[in-house]
Amino acid sequence: MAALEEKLAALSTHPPKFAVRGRFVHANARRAGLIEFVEDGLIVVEDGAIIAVAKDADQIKAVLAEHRPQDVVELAETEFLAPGMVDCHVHAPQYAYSGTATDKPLMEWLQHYTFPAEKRCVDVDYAKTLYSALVDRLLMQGTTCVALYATIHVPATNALVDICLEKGLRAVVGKVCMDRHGGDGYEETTAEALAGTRACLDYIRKAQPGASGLSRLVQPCVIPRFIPTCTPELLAGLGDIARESDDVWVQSHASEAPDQVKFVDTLHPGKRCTEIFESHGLLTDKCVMAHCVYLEDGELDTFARKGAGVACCPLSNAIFSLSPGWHAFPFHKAHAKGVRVGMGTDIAGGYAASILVACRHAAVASKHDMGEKDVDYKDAFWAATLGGARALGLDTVLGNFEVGKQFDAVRINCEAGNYDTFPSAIHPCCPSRLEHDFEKFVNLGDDRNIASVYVQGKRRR
Ligand SMILES: Nc1nc2[nH]cnc2c(=O)[nH]1
Ligand SMILES: [Zn+2]
Repeated sequence: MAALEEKLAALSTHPPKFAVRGRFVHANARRAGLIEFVEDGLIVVEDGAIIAVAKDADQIKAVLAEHRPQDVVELAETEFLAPGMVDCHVHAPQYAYSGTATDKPLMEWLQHYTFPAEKRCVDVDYAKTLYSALVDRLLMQGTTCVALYATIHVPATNALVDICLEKGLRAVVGKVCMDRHGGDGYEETTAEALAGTRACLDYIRKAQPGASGLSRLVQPCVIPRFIPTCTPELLAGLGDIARESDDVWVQSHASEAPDQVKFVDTLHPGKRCTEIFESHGLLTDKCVMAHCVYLEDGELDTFARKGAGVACCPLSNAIFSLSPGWHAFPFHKAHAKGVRVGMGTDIAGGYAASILVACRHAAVASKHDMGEKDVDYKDAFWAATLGGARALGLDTVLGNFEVGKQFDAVRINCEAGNYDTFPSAIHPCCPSRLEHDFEKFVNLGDDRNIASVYVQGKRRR
């Protein structure tokens, strides 16, 4: 721990009040998909929060005179700043096999690969090694906030919390609950699931003394894995826990794949995921449901009415859902109905740890779905930042560069990546060099382009 603190102290060379000057790009809150491009901007940060934003030379002069930051970081002409990215759906234990196991439909995949892999986290040392690598990888990719599933094991879930806190990754974390259809002995009793959930919630609260509510870096969460692995008693018990306190998030999966939708119908004839979650008090404004590809229109309306979020995971959907009747997540329809939509990698159903890859897959999937209007790189990046913050109910804290929000940001170097830039070759679609650089980064960028990563105003990479 001491060594880690020294390492982070060495990274965080800024005084408590500093500013970053240069180009920046972020989501505009006025409407989904609207991106603001600032050619010469200044963001002043004090104790981790944004206290002033200037968007042209005159404003910069005035803001510098008023706020007098102790340090001003000047970005190079080939760099820009963007908000940290939000990954709304990751299974931490599945990182071990991400990039493999892409050959089975969902329900078989869970039994064959997932449950045996998750079972290994009974060994907390194994889990620590794995989770530590995952958290490093996510930060390296520019992900600054993530909704994480652990496993059914309390000690390994608590270890994941510790690792997020130590490394400074903002997260919503919970113990996975499943009291039936686990397979390979990977399940628990209803009583164990409920007691274990309460133990993890308490652990998360106590691990952050002095922080409460939205000021916590790690938020506590209840996780009924999905309808097929949860008895009605477990769903009701988790709904009671979510209702007891307003600091509890909910994560689960809904209407993901044809085989899963069919299985839900055999367990709850005539009922759909949304109705089942809602009737057990689990569809709240602090809830994010992964996938939701096969939701009917009325279910999307219910999501909007309840303020529930969706984690759109297009890579995983392509792997599990491709079958007759396939369609992409109805991205624009969901937005038009007022549903909060963020992006998710769904490691390891989706094999890439980068939310930029999820953005690209959302765009491609929409082009393959004749019934869906195209999702472009701006729509996807909006969802990967402010959209994700909204889906997680954290948009008063993060998602774009507004005064009062936390400084969660990535510094992008346009010339360090796996592609070339040509200063004289502005693409005909892009009115400015900054838009050109931004589009290239979203479509071609990777961790090589991410020069530094800030969470709560501190450098984490
Ligand atoms: N993609 C995916 N879907 C699920 N549904 C229930 N569990 C899972 C999981 O681990 N991954
Ligand atoms: Zn999942």
